[in-house]
Amino acid sequence: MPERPGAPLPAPGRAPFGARLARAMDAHGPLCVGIDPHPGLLDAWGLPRTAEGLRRFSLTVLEAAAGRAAAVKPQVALYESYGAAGIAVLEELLAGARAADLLTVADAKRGDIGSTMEAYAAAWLAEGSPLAADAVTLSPYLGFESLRPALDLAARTGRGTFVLALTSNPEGRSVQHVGGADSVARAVCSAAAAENARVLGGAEGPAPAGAAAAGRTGLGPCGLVVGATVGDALAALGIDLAGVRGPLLAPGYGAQGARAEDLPAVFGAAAGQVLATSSRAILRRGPAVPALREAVERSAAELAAALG
Ligand SMILES: O=C(O)c1cc(=O)[nH]c(=O)n1[C@@H]1O[C@H](COP(=O)(O)O)[C@@H](O)[C@H]1O
Repeated sequence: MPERPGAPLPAPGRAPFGARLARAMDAHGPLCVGIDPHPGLLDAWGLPRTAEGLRRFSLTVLEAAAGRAAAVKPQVALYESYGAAGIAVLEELLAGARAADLLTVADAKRGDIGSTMEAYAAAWLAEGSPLAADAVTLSPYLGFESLRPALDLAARTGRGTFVLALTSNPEGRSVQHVGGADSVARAVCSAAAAENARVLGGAEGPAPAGAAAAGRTGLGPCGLVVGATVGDALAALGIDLAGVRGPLLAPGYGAQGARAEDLPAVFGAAAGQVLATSSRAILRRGPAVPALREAVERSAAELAAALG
């Protein structure tokens, strides 16, 4: 059978990211536990601000999240700040999550000109890279197509990407919402929709308005980051996230103020695609594993109740 032009080859031996994420969300609820070892949290846990403190923090969160959350999301900058020793801890964490059957999202927010992007893609998504995660966060502000090496490698290896679209921080509006009906955010969402259509097959571009919710079935590898704090921005900017047919990583739930019960109104027909991520609100419950587990379970349960 002839291949669709430009269609990536299926990954040998690994189911597509969309299917793996849907299975994990169905099993554990739509919660991603953010692993953000802020120096202040290390202090609060009675751990030294060293690579060994970072390691004990990371492995404790992993122990609490395993079997109770769909994914974990280490914040890469908080490992990089310890240099090579911090990166070694991140590698150990990623390997431990793989062994515990927890999906990993490397929160690296990478984005660069295409030739350099190839190296970022190889670091975070290539088979055999010590830093390979199941998905990586990407910044599209050098142009969505500059992300092509990562988009292609993710699709080819059964991995995923989460591209910043509407971020959870208040400053994001000053770039992302500019242009009204032709906003930057809407262009990013349309490009992700086209990418998933290309990989999955089917019509290019977003589904027509009023299309049935994509839910968790048949999601493509190109996800988006859409903050749980964006209020009515999706409607105001005319963005149809269900038509993107990709997973939606939603930070802002927890420490930034968004509540589980707010999410259905923010995401509407795309609620089934949402993977909410929470870091500090859970991590502040440590260092005792039972208390962390209880926080993870409570968050996962309230998100499952709100989002289905
Ligand atoms: O890409 C992200 O993960 C991200 C995007 C965004 O729009 N807002 C946002 O807060 N994040 C990350 O999500 C985490 C949120 O942490 P908490 O506010 O402690 O739950 C941090 O690691 C942020 O870097």
